[in-house]
Amino acid sequence: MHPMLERLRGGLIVSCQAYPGEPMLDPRTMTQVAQAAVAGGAVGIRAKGLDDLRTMRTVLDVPIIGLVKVGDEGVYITPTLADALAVARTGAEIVALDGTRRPRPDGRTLADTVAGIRAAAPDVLVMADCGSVADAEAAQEAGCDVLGTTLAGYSGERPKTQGPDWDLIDAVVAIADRPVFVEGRVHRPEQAAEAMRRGAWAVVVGTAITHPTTLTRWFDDAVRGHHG
Ligand SMILES: CC(=O)N[C@H](C=O)[C@@H](O)[C@H](O)[C@H](O)COP(=O)(O)O
Repeated sequence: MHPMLERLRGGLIVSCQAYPGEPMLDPRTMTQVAQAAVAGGAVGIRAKGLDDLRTMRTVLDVPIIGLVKVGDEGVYITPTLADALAVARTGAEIVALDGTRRPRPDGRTLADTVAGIRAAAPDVLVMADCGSVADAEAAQEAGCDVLGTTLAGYSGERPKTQGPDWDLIDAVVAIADRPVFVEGRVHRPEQAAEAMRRGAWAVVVGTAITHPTTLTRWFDDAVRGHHG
């Protein structure tokens, strides 16, 4: 197994992302959030945007899973080979990209994209953000190093479950012959523990650690007696 993946094994990866128009969308802010997560035990950081990734690289020693988002529908997570190579150039150890079977904006298949990354950035690993077990099978076939459950509930193939999509997680773990990162709506520590029991290599948590506006809404809804 790749030594960097060994470093991540059994650990928590924290996704530190702010979205367009949000006050925390600032490389220095997101880097501080990432540093705070590492201080709490995060073995890796997942982050978005070339500026954030470059700034984080200057101060973080833990592996970084990098991505860019282009738009917010269809294939938007590191959609093209050019995007993947730009992420790789920031020094991220892992490039996360859309791992669905949907057509990609540059017309390349996932396998072509992986081959292009291998050719230009041979040291970088590839995480496929999948939305179904068929995606995970195809991503494995395409040579991706890590299978993520990131897009379960967002690509149209699976319902958006309230918490993690346990049925999908079990199915992906069952077919995988490589690390599975459980990501997506892991909102509580018990769910992260459950993901590990079900065979995750690592668990990625974003919103529940690093998105204060959503966290505030959860509490605000509770205080006001809404069901949100
Ligand atoms: C679907 C999509 O675009 N997911 C993104 C992928 O990078 C992020 O917006 C999520 O915050 C991340 O996956 C972590 O998940 P959660 O925030 O649920 O813990």
